[in-house]
Amino acid sequence: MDAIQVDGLTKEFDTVTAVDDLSFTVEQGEIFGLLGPNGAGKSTLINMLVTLLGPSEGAARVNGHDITKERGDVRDSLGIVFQEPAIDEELTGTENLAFHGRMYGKRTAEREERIPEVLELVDLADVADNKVASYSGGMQRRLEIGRGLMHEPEVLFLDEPTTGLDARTRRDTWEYIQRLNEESGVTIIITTHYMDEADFLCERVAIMDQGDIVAIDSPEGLKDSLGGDVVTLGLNGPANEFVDRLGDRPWVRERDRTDEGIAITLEHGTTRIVDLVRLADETEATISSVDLEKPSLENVFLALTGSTLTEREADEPSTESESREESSQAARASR
Ligand SMILES: Nc1ncnc2c1ncn2[C@@H]1O[C@H](COP(=O)(O)OP(=O)(O)OP(=O)(O)O)[C@@H](O)[C@H]1O
Repeated sequence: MDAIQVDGLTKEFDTVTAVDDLSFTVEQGEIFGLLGPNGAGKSTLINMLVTLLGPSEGAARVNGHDITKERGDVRDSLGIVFQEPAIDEELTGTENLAFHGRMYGKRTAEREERIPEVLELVDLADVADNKVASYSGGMQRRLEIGRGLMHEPEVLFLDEPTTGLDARTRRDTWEYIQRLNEESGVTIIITTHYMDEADFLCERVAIMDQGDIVAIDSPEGLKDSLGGDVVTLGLNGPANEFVDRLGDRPWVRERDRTDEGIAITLEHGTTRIVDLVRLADETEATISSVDLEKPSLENVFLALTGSTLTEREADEPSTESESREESSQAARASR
């Protein structure tokens, strides 16, 4: 049985189709990523799967339970870690987990058995009796994850798990999430707008844009689908002729104008740089910088949607913050 089965799931708000007829599955034990800019529809999709929002159309099952007809079973079988902190800094790690265990109706004996297991899982056994206020950002995030694991869910949803953490702690958190997945076998669904996070952590990634899944595959598969390296040229001054004539070159697969110049997808990038410089010379374009990279998920996003993820986020209207506030309220109400 798949951990998640989504079939034609749709959510319409007044004027926006936030999630548009999505169908996909997530296998048990997988780390699965939903990658997309703010406003792509990730939170709306997750909120439907965890039964905080009802779909407008379509159906989905989580651990075999229908999200509209068996909401209680769905909720019992999943854990959720939201972006907003849900732990109390004035309590110790143990006390926080005990509080959450009580909320989930666990009896004292069950709690006493489960808390040390969870603390071990999230690597906080040594500091179990210290106040959370004394924990580092990474430790607090691990305790949040532990909280989501208290009732032994089969699926764990992590919403933007490393937002606000420094680079080192983010990396440690990724490694920790992978270890948790290997050791406990829990299926993990992550939402993220960080390309590097999806690339490092996820076995499969669904790239979301404007309510749609535009591609779904392993990070390697997504990058391979571009079939080439990317040379990014900084261009000073007019370069229309350069860009036009690039289109005639058989080895150029894609050209995408960026704010500073152009990103060119091509085979064997290293050997083509000389050709590019020569063409710039002929067309009197001025190259100010040259960068060669193997495809990243950012390039995949650009090729699929015509803009970078950062540009998409800049375009997102301000209703986003309202929707986040609404989702947070729903989340708080459900705790
Ligand atoms: N309650 C709501 N009412 C009206 N529109 C909404 C509501 N919630 C979300 N939307 C809209 O639906 C679209 C998808 O929003 P959603 O929050 O699901 O995106 P997201 O990818 O999760 O972004 P983020 O990463 O910031 O949470 C956006 O255009 C948003 O403005």
